Amino acid sequence: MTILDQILEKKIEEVQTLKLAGLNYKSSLPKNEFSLYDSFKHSDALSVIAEVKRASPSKGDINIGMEPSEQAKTYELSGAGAVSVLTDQPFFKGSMDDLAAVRQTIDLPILNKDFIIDEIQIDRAHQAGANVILLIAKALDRERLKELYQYAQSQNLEVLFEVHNEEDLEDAFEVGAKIIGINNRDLKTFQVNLETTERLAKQITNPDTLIISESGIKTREEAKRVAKAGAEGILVGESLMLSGDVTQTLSELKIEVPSV
Ligand SMILES: O=P(O)(O)OC[C@@H](O)[C@@H](O)c1c[nH]c2ccccc12
Repeated sequence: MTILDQILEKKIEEVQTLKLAGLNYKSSLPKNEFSLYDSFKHSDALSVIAEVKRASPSKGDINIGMEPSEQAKTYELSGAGAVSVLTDQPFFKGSMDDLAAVRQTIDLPILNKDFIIDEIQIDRAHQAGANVILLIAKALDRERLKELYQYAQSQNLEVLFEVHNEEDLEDAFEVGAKIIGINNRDLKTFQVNLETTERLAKQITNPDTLIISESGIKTREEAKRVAKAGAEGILVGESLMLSGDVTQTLSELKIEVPSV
């Protein structure tokens, strides 16, 4: 059983519990006025989605004691275009409280990074103040991906549709995804390879699609490499969570996008 299978098995339990308990997140801030798509499409530098990530199954504890709202504020002040909050508890040690706290602190689009398999998680993301949700092609079949994509849209949430290979990309096209995240990390083996972005970005020919390169990006050279491949945004967790100087690290990653 792969780690993704294990995570999804736990998610099914979590969703059952959630349905029994009901939702109780109330964000006091206005939502839905932040569009990650619009802000990234209008930027002429490579935009960064900076991630609040305490731990991961591949790395163990990364920065377990940080204060999510402080971390997110630093991201905002350092020029991040959006903030991602990992809310999975069993494998990433995050929570929806982390996301709700971040919502109170920043005025940027917030991505709820979780393994979404059911509408109730989308409602929860909405209530907690997220603007964008993640849908992972590998996690569900095409029909279900389509349903959840449409449900998120009906709730005025944007969707980052995550792909890792050609088959996933077909799903993205079928679903009509406007924002495609190319994950350089294989969720089954944890191997990271930036060539994934180079290979898949080439196959996305619609200029309206926003391409985000995800995972394993640590240096300016790497950011340049994925930008050259066609990414207009990058999703960065670990290197920012471990950085002693977030402002410096972010400014190194925000490079001019080469004109194509
Ligand atoms: O910490 P990194 O290597 O910079 O990666 C960030 C982000 O891409 C990664 O956390 C991620 C991408 N897709 C996911 C799906 C689930 C959980 C986590 C992820």
